[in-house]
Amino acid sequence: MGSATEATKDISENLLGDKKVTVVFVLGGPGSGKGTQCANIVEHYGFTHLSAGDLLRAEIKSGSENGTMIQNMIKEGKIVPSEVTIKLLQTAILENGNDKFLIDGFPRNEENRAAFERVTGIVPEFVLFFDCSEEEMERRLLGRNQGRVDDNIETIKKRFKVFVESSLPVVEHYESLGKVKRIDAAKPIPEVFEDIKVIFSSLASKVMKLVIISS
Ligand SMILES: Nc1ncnc2c1ncn2[C@@H]1O[C@H](COP(=O)(O)OP(=O)(O)OP(=O)(O)O)[C@@H](O)[C@H]1O
Ligand SMILES: Nc1ccn([C@H]2C[C@H](O)[C@@H](COP(=O)(O)O)O2)c(=O)n1
Ligand SMILES: [Mg+2]
Repeated sequence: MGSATEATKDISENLLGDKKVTVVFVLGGPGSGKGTQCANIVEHYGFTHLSAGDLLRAEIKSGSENGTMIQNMIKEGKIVPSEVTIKLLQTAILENGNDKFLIDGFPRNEENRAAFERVTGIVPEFVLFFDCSEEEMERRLLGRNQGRVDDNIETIKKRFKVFVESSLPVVEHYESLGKVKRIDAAKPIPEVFEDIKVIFSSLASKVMKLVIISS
């Protein structure tokens, strides 16, 4: 891989073409339930779920030249350089026929946020933020049992630290823009989804009104 500047230039040359998309960023600590609830939102509201973590894990499996670097960073709970993750997100958006995306686990830090905005021009509709205590998230991660290399107590502690130091400031940034919809993610799964439904049903009726007005 070349320098960050070269890689960013490469992305910006492709951008998203003419594709117009609606994006919701889904943020929250490790184990707060983002992936679980994204599956529910996909089923009920027709969004496509793009998990940055899943895309990075697929990149490792594909045998890509960045695979070893990504694997090492995930094991250490560190955040992979933005140009790598943005390229994966950009390709996933362009290859998909849908125009509504839940981007889960991204932006994870200020570098992710600024680079994504710069190279794609996408401003999120809103940020769905999963609020949950570390104690509860730790319990969930240790019980997840999906064979993830980062679901061990040592890496979990590092991921919590990165979340507080690097990811929460991104949430605060969007909060200052009035774009954060905060969910109490400590509740049981069906109750969390009931709260999410209120938000997405209101988005769906807002879109319907716009369609009626413009037609
Ligand atoms: N509200 C909930 N109550 C109890 N368990 C939950 C809840 N939501 C999710 N879980 C469970 O917690 C674990 C972590 O959930 P999930 O994978 O959705 O979290 P995540 O936010 O995507 O985590 P990561 O950032 O590590 O990918 C899973 O085993 C899931 O079944
Ligand atoms: N924007 C991102 C998203 C994820 N990663 C890496 C680092 C995370 O600990 C790991 C797992 O992500 P998750 O599945 O928990 O969302 O993937 C990253 O570097 N940058
Ligand atoms: Mg997840």
